[in-house]
Amino acid sequence: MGKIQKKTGKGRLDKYYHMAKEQGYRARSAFKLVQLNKKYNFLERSKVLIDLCAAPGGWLQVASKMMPVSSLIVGVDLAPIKPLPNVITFVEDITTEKCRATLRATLKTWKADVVLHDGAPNVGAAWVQDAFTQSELVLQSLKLATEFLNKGGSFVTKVFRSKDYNNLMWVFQQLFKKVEATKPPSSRNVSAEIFVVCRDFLAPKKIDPKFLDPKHVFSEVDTGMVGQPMDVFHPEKHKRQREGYEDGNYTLHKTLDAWEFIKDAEPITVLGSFNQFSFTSDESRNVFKSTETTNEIKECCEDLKVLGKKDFKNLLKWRLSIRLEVGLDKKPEPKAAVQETVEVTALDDVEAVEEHAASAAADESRQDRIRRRQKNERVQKNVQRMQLGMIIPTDIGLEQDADGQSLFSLTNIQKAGSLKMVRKGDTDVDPEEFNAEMDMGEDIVTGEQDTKAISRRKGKSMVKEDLDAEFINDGGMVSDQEGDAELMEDLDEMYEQYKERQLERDAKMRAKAKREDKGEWKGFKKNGSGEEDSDSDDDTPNQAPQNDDTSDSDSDSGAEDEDGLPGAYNHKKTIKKSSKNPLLVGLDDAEQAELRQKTESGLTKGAKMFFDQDMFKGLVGDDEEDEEADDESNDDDEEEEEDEAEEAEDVEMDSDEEIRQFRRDRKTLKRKATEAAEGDEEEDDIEMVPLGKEFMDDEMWDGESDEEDSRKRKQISEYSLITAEAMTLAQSLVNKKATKSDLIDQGFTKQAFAEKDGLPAWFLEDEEHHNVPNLPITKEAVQVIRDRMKALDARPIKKIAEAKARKKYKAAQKLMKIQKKADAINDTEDISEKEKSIGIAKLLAKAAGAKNKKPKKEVQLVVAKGHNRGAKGRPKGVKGRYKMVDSRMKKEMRATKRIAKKAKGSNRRNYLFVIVTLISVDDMTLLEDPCKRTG
Ligand SMILES: C[S@@+](CC[C@H](N)C(=O)[O-])C[C@H]1O[C@@H](n2cnc3c(N)ncnc32)[C@H](O)[C@@H]1O
Repeated sequence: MGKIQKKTGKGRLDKYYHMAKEQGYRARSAFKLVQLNKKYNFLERSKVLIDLCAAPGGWLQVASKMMPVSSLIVGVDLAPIKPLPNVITFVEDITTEKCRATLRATLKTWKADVVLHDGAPNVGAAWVQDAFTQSELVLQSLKLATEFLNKGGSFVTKVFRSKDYNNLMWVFQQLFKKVEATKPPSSRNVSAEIFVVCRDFLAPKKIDPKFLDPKHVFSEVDTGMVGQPMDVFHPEKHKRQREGYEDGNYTLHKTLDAWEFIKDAEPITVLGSFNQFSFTSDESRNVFKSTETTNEIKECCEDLKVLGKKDFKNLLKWRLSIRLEVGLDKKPEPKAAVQETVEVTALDDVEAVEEHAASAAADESRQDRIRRRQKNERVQKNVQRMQLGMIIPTDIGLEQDADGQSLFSLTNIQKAGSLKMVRKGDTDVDPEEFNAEMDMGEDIVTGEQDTKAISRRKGKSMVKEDLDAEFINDGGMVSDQEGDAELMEDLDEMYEQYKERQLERDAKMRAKAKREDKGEWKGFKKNGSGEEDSDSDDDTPNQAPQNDDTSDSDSDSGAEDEDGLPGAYNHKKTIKKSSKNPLLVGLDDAEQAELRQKTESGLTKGAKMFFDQDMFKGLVGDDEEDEEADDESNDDDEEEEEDEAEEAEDVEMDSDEEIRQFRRDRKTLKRKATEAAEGDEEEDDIEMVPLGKEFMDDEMWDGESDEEDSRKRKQISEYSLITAEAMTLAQSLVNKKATKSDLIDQGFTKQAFAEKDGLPAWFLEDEEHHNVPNLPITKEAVQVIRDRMKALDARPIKKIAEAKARKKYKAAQKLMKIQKKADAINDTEDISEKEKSIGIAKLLAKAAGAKNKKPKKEVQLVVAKGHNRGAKGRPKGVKGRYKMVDSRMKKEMRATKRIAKKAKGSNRRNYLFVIVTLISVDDMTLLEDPCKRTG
């Protein structure tokens, strides 16, 4: 144990291991003593301490830290202990008389206040010492303690929960007033060790030797060859000796003559109890020569403790064949059919058979588990991919199922003769036929369903198919997992989320959703009642209308057809295809007629519905758009949007009332603007004459390109109007001082009709800058722009805001650091509460000190120029600390900084610089001294 062991096992490198490293303890076990002392306080009051089994010295370190200065601390161990300040150590076996003598010589007349014992017999290192079991070692240490302890002293020892435990406790109680068993938190739960703290040594004048005689103390204990035989059929399950060192288990390397094993009626017990089979007896030597005793068997016999299940089976087989060979067993009647079972039954060992059967069953169930886990992992993976938007539920079905068979096997379709159609991209497949072929009839939705419902159902069905594919057992469509339903629900939910995301992204989908929500378009009605066809799931197939012109189709998503137009408006294209397809139902005459009805705007009802979609809302420029802008519902929407925008803008507004007032004003303004526009239209009684070709000249009219126009619009929406001219224009419109036609008129300026052909580029450029119409501006408009700029100026600039945030962040980081340090101090086990509080107070003081640092006194820089040039003493009008500076100084400072920066650069450069300097110095010397040159 004295050796440094490699800590490899799981959890070995625990908190205490790291703490020990941090605090410089040689072993994590140091914390056990720290914690024991915390509970019983035996170290602080002690002057002499003996640590039995002290290597590597963790406990000694703790003792020397906790005990008063100049205490006598002695450590003994089989392994040498690296020297420690103020600690005497020696290498000795604590069970020997020599150890006793050395201790006596070291302590002289002194007696110990505390005797510690944390010993554990070495396994594998020194067989002689290992003859002592843990309990015996404890008794030995107690023996030493009784000899060296002061009256009233303490004895702290480690014991293991074993049969001897009670006996040991009884002995302790005879010798000490207080005996308590405890398990410090740092002692691993998996370890069976307990620490017994015996206080107030009674120091009897004479102790009955029986008290300290292992034979006597542990007399009730069966000291025979203990040790549970190993489970040979599950050698890997052999319980590790976490409890420490079970009595007798670690010391005995047991060898048995192979013949004994062959003879024994309980071969499995023998296999688990011995380390080696030897071939020393005459019988076993014969066995050794037998052909059955292969080299492999011989090797197995060398070390039984390292064998696996297979090896044990081989050994049992070998034993059987030898028994048959030598006539210990009779050959069993050959059972024709079952070869495998012969082996097991012939073992003649019920336990073996059971074990074998159990292991086979376990194997099978393990395989089963693995298969199930793999399937679950696949589902999990798909779910994750779906969450990441890498796939959509409908994609999942395209993946292969567990058995490597695609759910949508093209072979299946080909067999059914539909592959050709699919290849052609022809969707004109008879759904019923198709359903029958694919055996997925229930998942296909027929009729003109609510598109949302269609896609949801489709998604669901696909997900279900996919799940089934994952959990399927060779063709069965029923999942055997309990969590299927739950998983299915999750997937449904995810699909809904996916759809919502799609809606957010896709304007077309949004338009569709809006249509559905408004109830304006819910698919074509069969009976004109406005209700969707709820019979779509009916068994009776939907009848396709005879009239091609009146039939329509809806793609399965229902959102749009191949051209990207909603199915309703592109029906002509698909009429022919859909006419054959009973899945797709067209319009009847009444519906067609209804759609063709003209609305007030002059568009047919169908067209209006189409242009009512959100995606057309952004389009501007025609009068219809203006009219639509008057539409009340739209107005409401816009108002809402505006309100939101205002809310964002209104951060500076103080009270609700102000906000409300502001909104009212805005609405009034808006209304006025609308009225003004309407008024314009009323006034615009001008008959619009189509323009001649010459007026259609782009160059003539394109004040601004579309791009430029949209850029300006964006700018205005983002930053509002930023020029006084624009503001004047806007104000005059709002205040009804100008009309739309005025503005148009104003556009006809001399610049607008200026001939540009043949003019040089420089001239045109110049003109563009200077020959521009002088637009009028008003005082009010300028004031508004000015105020806006002022407000903008008053806002903190980004850099300052960032710097402030950085400062805040740094302060928070610092605080966290201090908190961590304080926590670490708090967690430290081996310092008193007082020390902890002092430590934490120091930390806080340090932090506060940094915060309360006095700011440096400002030094005023006075430039030595003008009347200050060459002035002696304090320059006039300067108060407080000052420093005279001049341009020379500035230059020199810069030069110094530059040099320092250069010096910081690469060493190589410095090195070269030095060499160059040296060379030049040498040259100079040579120049100065011509004699040297000749030399
Ligand atoms: C768990 S370690 C002790 C660790 C020690 N308390 C520390 O904190 O560093 C157990 C020690 O018992 C020692 N040991 C076992 N049998 C012994 C014996 N008969 N005499 C002396 N030391 C023994 C081993 O050499 C080993 O170093």
